[in-house]
Amino acid sequence: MPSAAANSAAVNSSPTTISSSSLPEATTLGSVNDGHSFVNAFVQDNPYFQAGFGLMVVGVGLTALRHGITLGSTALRRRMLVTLEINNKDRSYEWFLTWMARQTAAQARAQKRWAPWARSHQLSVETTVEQRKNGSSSALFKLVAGPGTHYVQYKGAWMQVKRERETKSMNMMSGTPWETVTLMTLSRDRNLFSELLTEARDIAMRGQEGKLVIHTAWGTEWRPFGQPRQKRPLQSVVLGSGVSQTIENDLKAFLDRRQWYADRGIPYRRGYLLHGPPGSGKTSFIQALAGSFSYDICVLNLSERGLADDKLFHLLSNAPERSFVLIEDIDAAFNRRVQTSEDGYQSSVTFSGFLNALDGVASGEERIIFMTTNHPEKLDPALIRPGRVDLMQLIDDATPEQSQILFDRFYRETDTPNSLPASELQKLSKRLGDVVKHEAQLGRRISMAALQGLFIRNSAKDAIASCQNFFIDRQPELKHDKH
Ligand SMILES: Nc1ncnc2c1ncn2[C@@H]1O[C@H](COP(=O)(O)OP(=O)(O)OP(=O)(O)O)[C@@H](O)[C@H]1O
Repeated sequence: MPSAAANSAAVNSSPTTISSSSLPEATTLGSVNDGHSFVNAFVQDNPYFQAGFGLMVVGVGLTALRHGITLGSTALRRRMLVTLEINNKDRSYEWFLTWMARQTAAQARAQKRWAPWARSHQLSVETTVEQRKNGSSSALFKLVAGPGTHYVQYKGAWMQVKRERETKSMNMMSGTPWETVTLMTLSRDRNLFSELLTEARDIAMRGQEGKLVIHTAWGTEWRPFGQPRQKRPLQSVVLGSGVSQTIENDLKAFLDRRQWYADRGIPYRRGYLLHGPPGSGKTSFIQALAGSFSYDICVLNLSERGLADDKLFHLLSNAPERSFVLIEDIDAAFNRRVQTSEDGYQSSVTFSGFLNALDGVASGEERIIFMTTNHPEKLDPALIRPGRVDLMQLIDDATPEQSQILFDRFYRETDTPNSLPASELQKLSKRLGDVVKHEAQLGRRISMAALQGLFIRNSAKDAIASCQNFFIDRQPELKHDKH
């Protein structure tokens, strides 16, 4: 900002500019023979100028003070405070938000101990919706610290937590805005950051330990859906004789041969197609198998709106480590080579795009894909050729043996107060086996899901007495051999 002195200096230094022609009145008045005395008179005698000059001095002073304070506080902050920035591109972002959600809950419980200014009222809800095959859906909510400033106390140290959301740009793949969380605390507590992050990661991992994590597609990213689930024991899914073992052995052999594949330059992937009537245990088995191998499951819904060939390719090439990709009802997706959902929406995933995504880029990355269908006969041969589907396995309706094993699981192996004597239960179990065998000869079959429903609702006696009502006419499906 130019000072008054400078102004006057500019005027003084060029007295010749105040010529008699430009200031005829001044010359005529004869009061100013040179510019110097004119300016002096103007500055000293003009009250408006003096007031303006005073204001300018105050303004300059305040600006300098403000700069000084800013510089001082920045220097002080640099010396005394330490910040940590976590971006939502990083995995620890989710861990941190979950950790914060716990802190917020703990804070609500111990509100009396908290300084009122530290109470956080800025929560935001994160909802995940699971769309099931039968059209139903379920939603899960998680309350997390919303955008804004929050304060938390960790191991005795106060921290400021600022969650900021980018408004001008977003992750084009997932359609979510970029976000950052900035933690600030005193320099002397800087080590607490790594402790906090370790704790946040451990909490996230502990929640998943011994559990099955289901991921769903979110744009082109995979995100865990809901809470990790209790693993289902593999034996609880009762399949036909040797079926479970066949798939398990195949998977084990594949996992043991990574180097074998690498040495021969073969893409390290395996595709499984489980086919059979509804309710025979295809999905349950895949989930139990994933649990027993400590793998996650990535559920891919090809009818999802917004899913196009490029996104599908990206998703299949970037599934989380140690996970099965599960694509259910594959026949519904491409039975006419065009994918149409129930409400008539035509997906932009093309059949050739899907095949392309299945083949993926030839890389050493492990990829295990499970597909299920009730109608293998409708599938295009291109889809089930070796390399895309390496093992096709029929998972069928209940055989006499399967139905008896399931019966025993429900009634004989559980010691319920009103349970019948063992000999009685054994007779009922045998009767069930006979009924299943007899009905099969008449072309009538019962699904394992129907048997499970029957056993859940009834006593052993009632279940056997009424089971005949649940058989339906169904031709057995042809068995498919391993490719
Ligand atoms: N073989 C089985 N052993 C034990 N339970 C079974 C079996 N088959 C089905 N069930 C039970 O029936 C229900 C439905 O099973 P699941 O969804 O796995 O069948 P599915 O074959 O995948 O059916 P769909 O072809 O309709 O997808 C589950 O609750 C499961 O516990």
